[in-house]
Amino acid sequence: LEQAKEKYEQVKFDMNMLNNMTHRKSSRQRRFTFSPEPSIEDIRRMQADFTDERDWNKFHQPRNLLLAMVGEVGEVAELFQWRGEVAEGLPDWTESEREQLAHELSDVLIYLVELAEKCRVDLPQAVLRKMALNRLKYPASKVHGSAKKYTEYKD
Ligand SMILES: Nc1ccn([C@H]2C[C@H](O)[C@@H](COP(=O)(O)OP(=O)(O)OP(=O)(O)O)O2)c(=O)n1
Repeated sequence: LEQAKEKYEQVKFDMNMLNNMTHRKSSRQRRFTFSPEPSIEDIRRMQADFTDERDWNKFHQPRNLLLAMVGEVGEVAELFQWRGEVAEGLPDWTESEREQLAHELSDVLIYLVELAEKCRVDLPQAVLRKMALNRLKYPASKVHGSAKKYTEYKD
């Protein structure tokens, strides 16, 4: 069953890659979007399987996951350190630097998702609720083009 699951994830991944390669336009031609898969729940489950298979749940308490996540955030910061401002799309970065960034951002996400799971936060739904609150706090009509914090608006 484990092998079948792994195979299934691999095939899904390969099909996605193939799809991307077939339909990819140059980044200048289209707006950037993510692939629809894997979902956050897919990521939660894959990391839960990874942790179970290694008997690592005993190390993955919320505080340890938080520290691990912050460590990975530090690794992301290292990639940007001393470069000055970096333009959208990272035009001056090499392929290998981009791949490194993809790895480190993924580490952050993986730990974030597992942290949310172990804290029993349903992350996809929590994000919807939080974004609804953000829209209420920062009505587009009121804050358009301004980056002031909500406490600085005096109506
Ligand atoms: N106890 C652990 C160790 C690792 N991982 C997984 C989640 C992360 O995605 C990745 C982190 O691995 P490392 O701790 O080896 O960190 P890096 O991959 O960043 O390696 P390095 O620190 O050498 O850059 O592996 C995990 O879930 N639990």
